Amino acid sequence: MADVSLFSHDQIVGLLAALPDPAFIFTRSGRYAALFGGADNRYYHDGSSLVGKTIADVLSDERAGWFIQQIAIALDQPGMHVVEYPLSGRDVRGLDNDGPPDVIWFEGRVRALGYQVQGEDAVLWIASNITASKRLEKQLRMFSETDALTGLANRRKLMQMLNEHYEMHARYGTPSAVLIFDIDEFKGINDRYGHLCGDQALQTTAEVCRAVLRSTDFPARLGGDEFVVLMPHTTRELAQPIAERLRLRVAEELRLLQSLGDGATISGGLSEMLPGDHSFEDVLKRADVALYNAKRQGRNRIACHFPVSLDAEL
Ligand SMILES: Nc1nc2c(ncn2[C@@H]2O[C@H](COP(=O)(O)OP(=O)(O)OP(=O)(O)O)[C@@H](O)[C@H]2O)c(=O)[nH]1
Repeated sequence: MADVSLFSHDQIVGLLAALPDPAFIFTRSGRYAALFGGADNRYYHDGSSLVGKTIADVLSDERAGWFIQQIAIALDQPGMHVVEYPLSGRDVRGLDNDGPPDVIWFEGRVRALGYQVQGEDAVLWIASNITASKRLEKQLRMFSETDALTGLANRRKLMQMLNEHYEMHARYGTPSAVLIFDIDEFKGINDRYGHLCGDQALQTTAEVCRAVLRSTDFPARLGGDEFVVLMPHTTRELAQPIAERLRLRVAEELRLLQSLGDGATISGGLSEMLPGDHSFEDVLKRADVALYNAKRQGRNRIACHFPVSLDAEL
């Protein structure tokens, strides 16, 4: 604890004003009773014009309601209440145009004061700009979920998505189709034309997925030359023509690649989530069996694996 007797009243006022992060005093009803600090205008707008107003005066009803709720939580619990929230200068009525132009992510550290201010319970709310770490967090998440070569989702993200859609299927019976496909004789392509041409074939395949599939479909690179397309809300009847169109378009684009000689084709295995499946792995296994059958039947085709009682391998 600082020995405040070393400083004059004016010096303490000056020190509080120089604090880089803004420290608001909010009353329970949402009044901006006071503001200390917030001197770093690289990160903050000057909020001094807010003092005397209420949160409801400056924010939308929904936002204001959220702030009042957080103040109540902090007042009703001991210690620090920590929250994260986005806010832009435009969200707050009455701020000038200085300060950062974009949305700012804040970490709010909120604590009950233990005494009343202007006749009400009050909290200290320190708002720290965490936009840079939020941005980094988003970037890291993106890297951890993306396949570097093709830009498609990677295996980790695919498994997460398959699991989410399996849960939807198990709970609500929502249909989801799953296609596994790979490039035929890809090892030969690498051997004949080189690894870089192989990479180019994988990238082209990914581009076709992005171009041909609906935005709600979810293509991913499983690894090597294997791709998976999750088609949510898609029955097998709808999935078959989509898979077929993808097969034709990939072959067409790979033929157009000068570097691959006569081009290359793909083989795929298609299945769908079914009642009785215990996890998303069941549908992946069926699609994989179908892919194996497509290879056995001569490649450059899509095979389907649905249960025997329906219309097994087509
Ligand atoms: N260029 C390139 N090749 C890769 C990459 N990852 C895996 N591979 C190669 O992909 C090939 C996959 O071949 P296989 O799975 O054996 O099958 P295939 O030759 O496609 O034969 P079929 O699937 O039976 O038609 C292997 O030779 C791997 O070395 C990659 O990122 N880039």
